[in-house]
Amino acid sequence: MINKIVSKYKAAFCSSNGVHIHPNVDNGIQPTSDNFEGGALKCHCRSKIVTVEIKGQSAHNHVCGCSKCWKPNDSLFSQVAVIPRDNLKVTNNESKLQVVDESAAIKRFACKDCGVHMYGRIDNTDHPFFGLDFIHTELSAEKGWSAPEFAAFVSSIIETGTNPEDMGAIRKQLQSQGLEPYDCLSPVLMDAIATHIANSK
Ligand SMILES: N[C@@H](CCC(=O)N[C@@H](CS)C(=O)NCC(=O)O)C(=O)O
Ligand SMILES: [Zn+2]
Ligand SMILES: [Zn+2]
Repeated sequence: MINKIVSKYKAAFCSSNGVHIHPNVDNGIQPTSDNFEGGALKCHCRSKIVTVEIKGQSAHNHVCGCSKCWKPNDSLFSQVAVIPRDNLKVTNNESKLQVVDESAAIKRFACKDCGVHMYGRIDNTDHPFFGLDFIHTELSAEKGWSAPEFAAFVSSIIETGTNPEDMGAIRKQLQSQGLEPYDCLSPVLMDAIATHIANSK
């Protein structure tokens, strides 16, 4: 835990071009391709690679600052999108997957060797996002996945070690990269959740 916090502080202070948001943001957000057909997500192992095939395009891609989503290297944010759960199939080495936290609403299936989260699934049929799986499209070599649209759970990066004094600069950096920062989800998704709750009453 201490090491994690120290590396987040370094991430915040060492880069002359600002902080490391996420490689797919820092290196320039790549555009979404029309008619994109999907691809294969691969874990970071050198052998016995876990492979997950996704049919079709992802949606609602965003960066997430929460402590539960998988973040590459010294990134402050995860990048996460959704797909219909029927469009996801584990095609190799499924036996290496284990659930990170059984009590979480989103069960995140991680490779037990490299730690990469391969997908997140919701079992509760009453959950507003039931039917959608959560994926990190950067795990695929294919280009053209839906681009990140906003930044979620931004204040949560403080919980894993970011200095609160850096938050103004980090929010500005996100905005300059076209990612509006929110401390929960975007208004569109918050409205979808509230609508689901209203309709189920
Ligand atoms: N501040 C908390 C926020 C956690 C959180 O609520 N994460 C959101 C965005 S991924 C969520 O929907 N979590 C549900 C879950 O993890 O099952 C943290 O950083 O751990
Ligand atoms: Zn692995
Ligand atoms: Zn998250």
